[in-house]
Amino acid sequence: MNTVKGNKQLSLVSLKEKVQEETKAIYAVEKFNLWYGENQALYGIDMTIPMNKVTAIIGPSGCGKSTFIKALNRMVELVPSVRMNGTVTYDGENIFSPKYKVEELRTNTGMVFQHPNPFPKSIYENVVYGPRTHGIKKKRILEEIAEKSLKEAALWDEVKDRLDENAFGLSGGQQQRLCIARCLAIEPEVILMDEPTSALDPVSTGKIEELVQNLKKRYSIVIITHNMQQAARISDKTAFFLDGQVVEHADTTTLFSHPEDKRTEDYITGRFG
Ligand SMILES: Nc1ncnc2c1ncn2[C@@H]1O[C@H](COP(=O)(O)OP(=O)(O)OP(=O)(O)O)[C@@H](O)[C@H]1O
Repeated sequence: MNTVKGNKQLSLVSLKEKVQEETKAIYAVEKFNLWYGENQALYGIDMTIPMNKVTAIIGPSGCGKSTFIKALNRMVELVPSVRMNGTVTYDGENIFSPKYKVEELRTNTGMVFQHPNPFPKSIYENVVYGPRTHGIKKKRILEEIAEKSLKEAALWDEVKDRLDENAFGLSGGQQQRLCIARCLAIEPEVILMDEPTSALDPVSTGKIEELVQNLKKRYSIVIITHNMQQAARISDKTAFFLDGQVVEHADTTTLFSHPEDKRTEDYITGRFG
């Protein structure tokens, strides 16, 4: 084969692979319905979550945002009255199939909540908690994990000299980054964030937003936010939920500049919610 032609074909193949990789979905949700007892909270959700991108979930209070992301790691099943149907595939496997290993899913999906929730332990012990429970005992390895995770969570420089101090001595913003470090220490593929900055001041919020931008190089991120500017600033895709349904799911720039649905437009321009 002519080398130039061969190289060209090769580069076309690798370009195609790159595009496929870039658009690969980590989750595919199809016809997903969920009830709490008699009350239906999610209706026919069809949505894919792209890999290594930030997906923002927006919508008024009670529209099902938290329920949706808690379905993605099956945490929602902890509520005894929950019933569901439809499918949610993670990396091509149906997470609700009886033989699916929920422990594996939980290891692959870290979660960060609205209010920072460190354990009443030292900064170091918070970060190594997950790896320890996964059986890692060697001090050197645990120390390496702690340093790496705290660096990735952009907290290392602020805490490296006080790792043995109680985590409650950190500011709210630092505690939230510690919770992110704790989640990174288990090496997840996905990070689910439920309004992670709503309890934080603007400076801490800015730090978390910057962190999210950096983390998406290695992780797929789903973030619930009530802050439209935040969704517009940090996400690649945005889904607008209303009354348990996905009204619109599109590239963030498109959704905010040219919403297709009148309800999306009304919500993002502050007419309700
Ligand atoms: N544990 C539960 N038991 C019964 N109903 C619930 C439970 N959790 C949520 N719901 C109901 O499901 C619906 C969706 O709630 P969800 O918390 O998912 O909404 P949300 O969009 O995240 O709201 P917010 O923005 O206020 O956090 C609501 O009607 C809520 O009352």
